[in-house]
Amino acid sequence: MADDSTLSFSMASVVEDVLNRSQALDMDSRRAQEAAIRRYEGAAWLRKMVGVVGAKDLPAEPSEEEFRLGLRSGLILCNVINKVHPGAVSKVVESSCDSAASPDGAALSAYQYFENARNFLVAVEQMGLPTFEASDLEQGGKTSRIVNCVLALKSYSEWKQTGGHGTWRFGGTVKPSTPSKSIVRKNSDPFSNSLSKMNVQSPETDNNNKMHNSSLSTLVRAVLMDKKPDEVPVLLESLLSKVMEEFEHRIASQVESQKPVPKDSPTLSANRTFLKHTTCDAKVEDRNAAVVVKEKISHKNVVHDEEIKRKHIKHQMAFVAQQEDIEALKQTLSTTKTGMQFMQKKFFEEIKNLGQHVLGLAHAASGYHRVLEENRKLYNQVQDLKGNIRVYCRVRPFLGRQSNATNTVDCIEEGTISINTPPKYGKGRRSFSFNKIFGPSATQEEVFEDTRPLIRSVLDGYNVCIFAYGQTGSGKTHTMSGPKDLTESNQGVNYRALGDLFLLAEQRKGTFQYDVSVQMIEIYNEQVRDLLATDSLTKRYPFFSY
Ligand SMILES: Nc1ncnc2c1ncn2[C@@H]1O[C@H](COP(=O)(O)OP(=O)(O)OP(=O)(O)O)[C@@H](O)[C@H]1O
Repeated sequence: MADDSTLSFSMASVVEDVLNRSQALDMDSRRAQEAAIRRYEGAAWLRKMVGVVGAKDLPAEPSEEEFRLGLRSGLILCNVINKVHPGAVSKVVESSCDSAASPDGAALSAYQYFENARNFLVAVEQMGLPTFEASDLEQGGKTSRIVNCVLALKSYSEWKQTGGHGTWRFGGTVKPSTPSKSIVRKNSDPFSNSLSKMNVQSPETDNNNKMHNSSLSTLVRAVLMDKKPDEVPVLLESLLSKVMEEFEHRIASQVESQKPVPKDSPTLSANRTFLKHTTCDAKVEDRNAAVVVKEKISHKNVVHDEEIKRKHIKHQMAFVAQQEDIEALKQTLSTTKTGMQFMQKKFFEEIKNLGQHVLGLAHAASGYHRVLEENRKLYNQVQDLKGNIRVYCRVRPFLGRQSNATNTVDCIEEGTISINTPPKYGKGRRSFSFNKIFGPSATQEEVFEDTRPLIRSVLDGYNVCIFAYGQTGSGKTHTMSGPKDLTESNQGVNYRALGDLFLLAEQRKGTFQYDVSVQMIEIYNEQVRDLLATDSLTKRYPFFSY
């Protein structure tokens, strides 16, 4: 971007804006002021013409309302025109009472007002002076036409007093003739110099600037028109300060709108453009004011640059802090990674060790099973060596009522029992051999000890059969089941065998699973009976034969 386009305004445009604003602001008050001056001038002339007493209702500096009410009766107007042009109003209706009682002239009737006003207006019209409507005296807001008429009459009077040479002509709006209202300036006046400077065409100034300067001159003249010479410096000072404020405001807002500013473009360009424009406009403006503006702007630029530097440093610090945080996070991540890798390694090692341990255990288990199998085989071989069929003999003791009976057992040795034969079968002694002989004093526990190994063989898969044989009352039921009053100590082989069976099955449940079933039958008188059957039909086995 060119430097010239960076600042979209010039000093001339700022001055023009301020002047326009100032002129617009002053316009209404100036109009009001001008109207008041004209009114005062008219009132002063009327008072002079009719005398203070005659114009007692008309103040020296009347407001619009006071001016209208003072002239409302038409008396002052008629008397004045008669003085200027004697006989202009032949009949003037005077007030019959003291008008002081009614300051606004209300004592006069509407007809009387109309008579005086009409006569005055007719006379004025005949003299070729500007007139007004009779209603202007009745309504507010139309005072300017009355004032105009009075000032025209005054002008006519002055023309007449000066000799009345030629034809008197009224030139429209009468400018106040007060000397202070006309401004005559010398070429040495600083403001005139300033204006002439503004009109000098710089070779660098483009067409717009020409137009600006031209309109500036017009504006300045318009603003300073009707100003007293002693008011000009104050006004200029006020305008210059406004120009400076406006200029600073525009520079600041433009700089603000160009944020963020890269190092060497907008701000520096703006400064350069500003300097260019300032140089250009400085030819128009007062040099001292330009220097002050320059200093202020450069001060602002310095402050702005410092602000940017501070922000830059702040951002850099934040950036460095974030980089440090990232580094710390990276470090933590790396440490965590290393930790994870170490844990993973450890985990795999432990898994490996555990696998080896399990392998060892499996190996030991297989060894154990091998040993167990070996043990089982050896155990059962021992059982075989003991004999697949073993026959034990148990001698029942005498029961209570048999205590005096003769004992036929002569002696009992390890596997032999000697029986004394009764005399009728020939006196003598007979011996019988068994695997083992239990005497009358043998307990249930001792009897079962020899049977216990066979129970283990059952769980190893061998078939075992244990049965008791003997005559009635010899003690088969007692040995196999136990007495009627059954206790733990007098339990027979069946209970003890089943106890061992379930105990061993429980011990081996991790290795083997056993199914246990029971069948109980009775064979008596060649009759087989199922002792666990619940119905009578299946209780017997009618076709059973052996
Ligand atoms: N070793 C023993 N010690 C003490 N009493 C016994 C012994 N053996 C048997 N008896 C008693 O002898 C009686 C008869 O025994 P048991 O009923 O066992 O004979 P059994 O052979 O079963 O008879 P059966 O064939 O008629 O059924 C019972 O009262 C029993 O308690």
